[in-house]
Amino acid sequence: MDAKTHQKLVELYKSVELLPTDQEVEDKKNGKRKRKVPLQHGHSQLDWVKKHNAIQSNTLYQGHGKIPLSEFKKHNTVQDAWTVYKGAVYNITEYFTYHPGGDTELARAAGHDCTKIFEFTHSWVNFESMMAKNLIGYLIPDDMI
Ligand code: HEM
Repeated sequence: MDAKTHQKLVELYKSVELLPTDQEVEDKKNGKRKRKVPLQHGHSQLDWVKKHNAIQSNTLYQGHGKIPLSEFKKHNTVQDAWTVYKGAVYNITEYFTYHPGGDTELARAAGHDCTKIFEFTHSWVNFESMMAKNLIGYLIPDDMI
């Protein structure tokens, strides 16, 4: 990839990036952590792993996996949630009822690049392995399609 394209992609991810709020940064400094929420029976992390192992991988968006920004941004609700993690786009809709931090927190990721806030909140969680089969493509600018 040439330097210009690289720069364009960096700017693209920034345009949808979600950062922790000042309050969240402050709370973390003071050792204050957000609570986990109670999940429904059968929705533990182990249940997610089992379900994830059993499902088929998502097919890539339109076969090629190149997702223009304007398309990505449409998927910003709990019922239809896409997120970017390290440049890759994942459909996280199915994970909502399994997220230990609750659906309100996870909803913040929908339609955004959640890389930074994800690492800020739980750097020990392995996003790629948990969501491997929900990978649907890679974010690109509208004019690169
Ligand atoms: C905007 C994005 C997200 C936010 C703000 C967020 C927030 C949180 C919060 C507040 C907790 C509970 C506190 C804690 O355990 O320290 C949590 C737990 C957790 N979240 Fe997220 N989350 C996000 C995205 C995700 C995603 C996409 C995944 C899966 C790939 C995920 C997986 C987990 C797991 C596995 C835990 C439990 C951690 C543990 O047991 O130590 N989260 N999240």
